[in-house]
Amino acid sequence: MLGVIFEAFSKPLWLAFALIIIILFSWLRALQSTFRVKTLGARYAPKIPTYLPFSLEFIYKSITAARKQRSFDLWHLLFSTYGTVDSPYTVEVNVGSRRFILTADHEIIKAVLATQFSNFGKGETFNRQFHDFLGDSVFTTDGKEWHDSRQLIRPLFVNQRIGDLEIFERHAQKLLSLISGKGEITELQQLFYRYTLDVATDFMFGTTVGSLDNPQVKFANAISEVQSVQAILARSGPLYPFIPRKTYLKGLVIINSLIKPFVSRTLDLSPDELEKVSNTSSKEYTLLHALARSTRNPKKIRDELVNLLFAGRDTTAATLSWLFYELAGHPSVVRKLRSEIISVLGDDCNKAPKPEDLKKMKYLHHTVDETLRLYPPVPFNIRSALSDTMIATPNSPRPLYIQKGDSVAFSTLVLHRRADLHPPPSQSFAPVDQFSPERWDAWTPRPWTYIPFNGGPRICIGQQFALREIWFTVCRILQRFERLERVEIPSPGDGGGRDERVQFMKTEIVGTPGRKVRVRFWESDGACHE
Ligand code: HEM
Repeated sequence: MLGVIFEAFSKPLWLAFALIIIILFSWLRALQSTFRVKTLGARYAPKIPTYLPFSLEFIYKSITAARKQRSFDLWHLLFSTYGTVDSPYTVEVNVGSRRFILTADHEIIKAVLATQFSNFGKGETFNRQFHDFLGDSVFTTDGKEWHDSRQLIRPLFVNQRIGDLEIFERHAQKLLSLISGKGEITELQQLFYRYTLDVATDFMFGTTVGSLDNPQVKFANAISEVQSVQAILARSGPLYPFIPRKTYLKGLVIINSLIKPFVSRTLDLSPDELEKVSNTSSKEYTLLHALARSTRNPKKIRDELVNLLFAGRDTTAATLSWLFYELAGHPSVVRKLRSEIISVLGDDCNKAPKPEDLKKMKYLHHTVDETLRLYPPVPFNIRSALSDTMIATPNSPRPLYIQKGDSVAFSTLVLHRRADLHPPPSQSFAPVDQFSPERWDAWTPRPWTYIPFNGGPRICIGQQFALREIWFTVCRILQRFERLERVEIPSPGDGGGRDERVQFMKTEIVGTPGRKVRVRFWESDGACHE
């Protein structure tokens, strides 16, 4: 009987039928939601109007902005056009049956990440969209699976391990040898990506891929390509199946080939070897040991390794790149940093800083904080509502209603640059879009208005490791070089129509400088030479 019905309809008729069902489903869901909002005395966020089915014009705008690296501008435009007094930094749009809430409101972000944590998660869609790249691991899972992954990697980040700065010194010396100190141009961004890859593999796997010696160009290009397509996939809504992904899949093959030897090494660890390194604070204990103890599944091992490598490499390299981009344009900041470093360590640049030395360098901390404020390495993020929930905000008497399945996209980049959350510009407080470590001298951001590492139970587990790596690296570089100068060469065609000399943030998954970071360095008079 069913067979007869199936045959009676042609393919286009089935498609039309499916479309009607989807539209009906969206309509019923919206009706149910409106009813709930009314009975609960809650509210929606201001709506971004759309007219085409599935809000195709919004998807198009969003993908185009992502491709041209103008997502920040688009978000600003959406808030300034559709935001209201009640809800200046939260708006929403329906894409098919899915509702997206876009926010840069710290109260809403706080609820999503911390105070109402259990009501939100990465969700099934996020897991599905990122699955080929990041699999099932700490970044992409929720609930018990996420909790187990986090517990598994936690021992890597105990104080004893991240307090050991020897790893940084080993690779920083190599990095320094690749920077010419006689005023020639060094392209820093690719050096930092190689440096942080070597540090990350050494720290996590107990052995380095040595990319400073031998540039892993194929791997670097592969990860950039995968990220680039991944960012489009994440914004594609119902167009997801139609996004071309040939280069993405090719990139994944290259990433997997870099990871494969580490997966084999994990599986080869014998019970004896594991027994010998059972103390998690031992120097020899690595992520490979932690994984070998918990699973024999090569896919699970691959997923956790790729995640940590990705988390540990790109965010830190992007921060170092932005920091030196700014230092190279701010000689007074370089002078102040150097005088702080010399006051703590003396002028012997063979002397590597210890954790207690780094702790004393307040201006260095402020410089890094300012870089992470202006250029948060995770500029956009998303969570999915796991149950119906309401979030109260001070601007409105009625709470915002969020239905199970709705997505909340939030932007740390927009949040960090909101003028209304900062003191007004003055002698001691530069406008929010300017780089000024001095603003931190007498200012502490209000809770949840500065969150480069997020917050709540899923706060970045590598935060302390990353900060030490960045402080250490800046310190080592400025011990040797006293003068830096930014070099901006026109780079046609890569800036979404921007002035070819202007640097910009490429906001894919990690927010990194969109153009090369070219800097001339001059060694200090008493600089050490190998
Ligand atoms: C400046 C450097 C870094 C920044 C700004 C940063 C920022 C972040 C942010 C915003 C998240 C939350 C992502 C989300 O929930 O969607 C995160 C998560 C994470 N980060 Fe970092 N990160 C940095 C460096 C590192 C390093 C060096 C490592 C490891 C070596 C690391 C490991 C992780 C892990 C494992 C998570 C997932 C935590 C979880 O979901 O429970 N991060 N990071």
